[in-house]
Amino acid sequence: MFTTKLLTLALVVQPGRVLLGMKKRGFGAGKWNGFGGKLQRGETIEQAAKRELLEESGLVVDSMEKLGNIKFEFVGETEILDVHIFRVDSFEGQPTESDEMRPQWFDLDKIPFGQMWADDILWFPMMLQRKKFLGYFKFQGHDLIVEHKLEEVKEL
Ligand SMILES: Cc1cc(-c2ccco2)c2oc(N)nc2c1
Repeated sequence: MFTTKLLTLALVVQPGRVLLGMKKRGFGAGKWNGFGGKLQRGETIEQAAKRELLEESGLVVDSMEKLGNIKFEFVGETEILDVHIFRVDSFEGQPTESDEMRPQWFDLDKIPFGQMWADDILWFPMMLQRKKFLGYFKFQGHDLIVEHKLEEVKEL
């Protein structure tokens, strides 16, 4: 019997660079990632994505597009993480460190995939090309992918 937890992930992209945050505590601590987290009661996924980006980076979304959905499973665990991935191309504000995240811009040829979740190197190119994608990744621990599927789709 699997349960599902909805999560958001927002990647802020400007010409030639992407904003990532170093997760300072909790799940995924020590990895660079986009900004996101859990939905609050009564929130849509889009509302949660915008709230989490604001809370974690200080940025207010002007335009955002849903590009991906990846389901993550961990060997030996019964909770599926259902992560909805957004690309943010216009925003207000300056990236600001929060309790959760230390933001930093990375040139697209210097994305630190070695310090990110192992799935990212596979779907980042699709996100950067604005391709829509669906994925499934099974992890053993937090660093080893034991099974995965990833496909471009026309509609999410
Ligand atoms: C298992 C897993 C979880 C997340 C996550 C947590 C909160 C939002 O996303 C990931 O994010 C990335 N890039 N790979 C990820 C793998």
